[in-house]
Amino acid sequence: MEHLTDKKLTEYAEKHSSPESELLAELNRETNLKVPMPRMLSGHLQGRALALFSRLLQPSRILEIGTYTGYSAICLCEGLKPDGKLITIDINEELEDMVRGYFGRSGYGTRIDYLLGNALEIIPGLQESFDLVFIDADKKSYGAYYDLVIEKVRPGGLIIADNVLRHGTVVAGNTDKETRNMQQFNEKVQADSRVENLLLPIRDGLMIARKR
Ligand SMILES: C[S@@+](CC[C@H](N)C(=O)[O-])C[C@H]1O[C@@H](n2cnc3c(N)ncnc32)[C@H](O)[C@@H]1O
Repeated sequence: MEHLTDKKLTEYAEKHSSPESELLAELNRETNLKVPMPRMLSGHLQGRALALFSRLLQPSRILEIGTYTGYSAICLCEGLKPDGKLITIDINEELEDMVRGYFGRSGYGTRIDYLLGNALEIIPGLQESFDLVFIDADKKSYGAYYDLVIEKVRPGGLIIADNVLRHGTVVAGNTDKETRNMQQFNEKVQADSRVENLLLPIRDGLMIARKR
């Protein structure tokens, strides 16, 4: 199963949601044409959801773990306060030129800190408090990312984690390590009294945790 939502329903939902900007549509196309594993890109519907969360929250500081080609970063920037900043981290240096090009053209270039390296090593050194964190890198480290960021999120701030339904394997009886890891992540958030949370079954599943 590629995505949880039926293809026709997704198309209908996209048709009845605000369109992607021309730049995001171009980035989506270029990623699909030229970059390995394009299904990692958030895409139209999830991108609009991330942009809406960000606009509602009006964050000053956003942390994104897993830049890939920069699609979700640009969506999240839509809600940034005028003097706000987004830090995005990725371990893959091969996409740097493409990503920096799109960040520059998005108009948010000067407000994005694009850090290349292992997020597990970079995050402990970030001396910031965040209003919004988007976890979307290697799935095995979700629990570790959550532990690294939870104390850096201000009360009322959001942690959003992508792919928490793993194409439905979390309920299909799969016993592979990846599925077990994600189940443990979801159980960890569910048991954490520091947050109120919603598992939203959009695309591959977004876990949304609001710090109390
Ligand atoms: C699913 S993609 C991100 C998609 C992007 N957020 C979007 O929605 O368009 C995951 C990214 O995480 C990066 N990644 C994997 N392990 C990482 C690590 N330890 N530290 C930083 N980035 C990592 C990968 O290189 C990949 O680009």
